[in-house]
Amino acid sequence: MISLRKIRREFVVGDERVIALRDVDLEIGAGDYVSIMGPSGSGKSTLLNVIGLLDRPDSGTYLLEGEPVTSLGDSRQAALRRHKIGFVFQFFHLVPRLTAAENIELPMMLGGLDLGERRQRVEQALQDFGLRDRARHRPDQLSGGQRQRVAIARATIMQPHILLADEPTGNLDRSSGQDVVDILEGLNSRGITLIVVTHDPDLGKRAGRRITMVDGTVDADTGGTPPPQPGL
Ligand SMILES: Nc1ncnc2c1ncn2[C@@H]1O[C@H](COP(=O)(O)OP(=O)(O)OP(=O)(O)O)[C@@H](O)[C@H]1O
Repeated sequence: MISLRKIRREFVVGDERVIALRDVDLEIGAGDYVSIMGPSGSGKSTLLNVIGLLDRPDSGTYLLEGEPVTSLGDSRQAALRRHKIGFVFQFFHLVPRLTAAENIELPMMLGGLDLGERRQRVEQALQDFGLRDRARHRPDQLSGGQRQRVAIARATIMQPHILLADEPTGNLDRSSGQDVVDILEGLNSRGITLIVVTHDPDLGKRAGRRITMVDGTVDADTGGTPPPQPGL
């Protein structure tokens, strides 16, 4: 479902050039649970951003559910992202002036869903994520764990096939972090493809497939289904 071929991403700051991704090849299957670990600066977030269509590679090919996406225009990429991909961040990225319910509703407004459908899905999500008594709270009136649950509800309200999480527990205490991991793994067990970038080895090793990035390349890749060998 996710197929990356020779994905390269460079950043130039002043006269310094950083190669964040060095011709990365990667296949991730539907429903997989993948963790991405590795030292700071090894390219983990850049890889997640490319997969999530938040960033464009400088070269290489990305097929998302068979469709080549790198050459698509911004508005087509945004539409694909809205429908197929959910993104959860370390610092939640909620809209501060909107309530929990309004944050969850936002992608459906952008996606043009009608009011009845939006209300029904928001109610269900508040129920599913244990937020019914926090619907009218703004993010600054919520705990970190509650904020991340709102963020996960928002990321999944359009029923995407893929959920990308960049350090989802990085800003949470142990118990709230565990709640968030349970929610993410519950979503994966119901079919969503889950890709988690983390510095936490305990979280990283929970994934069926564990990828380690070093210096812009995939250094280790264990636990996944091996790709088919040509000629076999
Ligand atoms: N927008 C940017 N402009 C310039 N350089 C960038 C940019 N984004 C990332 N980089 C550089 O690309 C490299 C990879 O960054 P990336 O954020 O992907 O690493 P990471 O493995 O996620 O690191 P961390 O674990 O610290 O979050 C780093 O050297 C970083 O400084």
